[in-house]
Order: sequence, then structure tokens, then C-alpha cells
Amino acid sequence: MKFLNALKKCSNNTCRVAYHPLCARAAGLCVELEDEDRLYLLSLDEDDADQCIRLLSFCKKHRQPLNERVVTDERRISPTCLQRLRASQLDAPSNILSMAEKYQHMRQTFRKRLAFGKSGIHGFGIFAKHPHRAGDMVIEYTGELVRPPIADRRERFIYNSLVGAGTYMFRIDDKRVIDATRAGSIAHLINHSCEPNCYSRVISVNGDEHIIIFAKRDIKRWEELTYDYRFFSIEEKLACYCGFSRCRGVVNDTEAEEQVAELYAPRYELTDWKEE
Ligand SMILES: C[S@@+](CC[C@H](N)C(=O)[O-])C[C@H]1O[C@@H](n2cnc3c(N)ncnc32)[C@H](O)[C@@H]1O
Repeated sequence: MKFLNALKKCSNNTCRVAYHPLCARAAGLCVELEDEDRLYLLSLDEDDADQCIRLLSFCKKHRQPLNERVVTDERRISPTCLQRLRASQLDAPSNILSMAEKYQHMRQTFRKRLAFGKSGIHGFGIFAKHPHRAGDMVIEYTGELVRPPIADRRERFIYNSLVGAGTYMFRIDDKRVIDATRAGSIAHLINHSCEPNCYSRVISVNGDEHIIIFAKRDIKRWEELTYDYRFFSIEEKLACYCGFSRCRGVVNDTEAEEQVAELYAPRYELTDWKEE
């Protein structure tokens, strides 16, 4: 109420125009929260702990066009506040509706949003430089598209000796594997977790298929990105170091493997079929 009763002065330092907020609002002069065009945020203190913000308003004469304001405001805003403002510019605009637009926005911003670094889980991992919201497209998994027999051969005979036990293969389905060992985006550095903050989906954009890593929940700044690899192998078990209380102990999709194992008979158990 105190704010409503006080006279408001134009935020231009050289201007002496003052107005009652309610009267000015009626005259179209003061800050209107609904109108982002006239809303400015200014941190009063450089200290991060001080979350106080001040609303600035301008008289009709000193209202600047929006594109000019961005420059002048950045000089006045504290680094902390500016960082937040810039982070929000990385959010997908709410008016983006189509999958194709979201995909384009994701491609244009992923370098600013993500970083790679030493992981607490394994080797290197990918970290969020900015917060992400549940459902956000995070990054595309790209690489060379190969058939499963080629991927298996490469893994078994070439890569295991070159890059250790790590695998940079993303199995789309029974017919297609993305090999990101020699080419591809930094998505291939995303580690596995049994309680992941991301998930992968194949989406279609203008007729082309893309493997996209989506945020499964809200992700905080500097959280490591993870998804469930659902690694499938009847013969091989890959120990998991995700560290979550509900860790399966292995990167393998144990449920799927058990189901297949019921149908699976080792070659030595097979007998020739003889017609009766
Ligand atoms: C696509 S790479 C991930 C990037 C890897 N950290 C690196 O530095 O190259 C996949 C490999 O990382 C390792 N890895 C990923 N998540 C893991 C986890 N939760 N536990 C153990 N090893 C993991 C496994 O060796 C796996 O084959």
C-alpha cells in the first residue's frame, strides 16, 4: 500500500516528472507489470544473497524503444542479475509450439547451456550450465548411422582396444545404431544413471528422425546430465557407479534381459529337429 500511495518519479536521472502510480497508470505513464515492455529489474546490491529488485518506470518522453533498452539496462544491472536475465533468454520462448521450432531452438542454444567436465560417475560427463525445465529438449545425440552387426564388430574388435571398455553406441532399434565414437555431438559423453534426470526419444522433424535427450525433471545449474542407457546384453554385465540408493548395480536393463533370457536357449542346448 505504501508503494501505491507514494509518488513515483521517472527513472531517467535528469527528468523531474513525478506521478501517482494509479493516476499515471490511467494516463499510461507508469510501470505496468503486465507490460514487459516497461518492466525493468535492477539488483540493489551486488551481493548474491540480496534478492531485492527495484522496478523502474519512465515517463512518456523517456520511454525508449525495447531494442535500445537492452543495451542501456545491461550496464545498470548487477552481474548476478544479468546472468539470470541472460539465462532466461535461453529458455524456449513460450510461443514456440511446434516440434520443429523447439528442435531449432535446442540446436541454437545447446553450446551455451551445456558443458563437459570430470564426472563423479565415470570419466567425463555433461553438465547443465543453466537450469532446465522438465520436458525441455536438451541435446541431440548424433553420430554415424550403422547397422547392429557393424556396431557390434566395431565395438568388439576396434573400440574396446582403442578407447577401453566405454561404448559410444546408441541403439535406436533392432536395425539402427548411432556410432558416436568418431563423429557426433557431446551428447555421447552423457553418463548412465539408474535415477536419471533425462531420457531419450526418437522424434521426427520435417520427415527426418532425430535422437533427442529430454529433461525428465527440472535440472539445476551444474547438475550432471544422465539418462538410463538400458544397456542390453545377455552375455555382458556393465557395473554401474551412478551412486543412487536405487541403483540396479549394473547399467544393463535387467528386466528386459530376464524376459529375453526366458526365451533364450544356449546353442549347446539345441538339438537337431527330426521329423517324426
Ligand atoms: C557414452 S560413454 C559416457 C562418457 C564417458 N564417461 C567417457 O568419459 O567417455 C559410455 C561409457 O561410460 C561408462 N559409464 C557411463 N555411465 C556409467 C555408470 N553409471 N557406471 C559406470 N560406467 C558408466 C561406461 O564405460 C560406458 O560404456
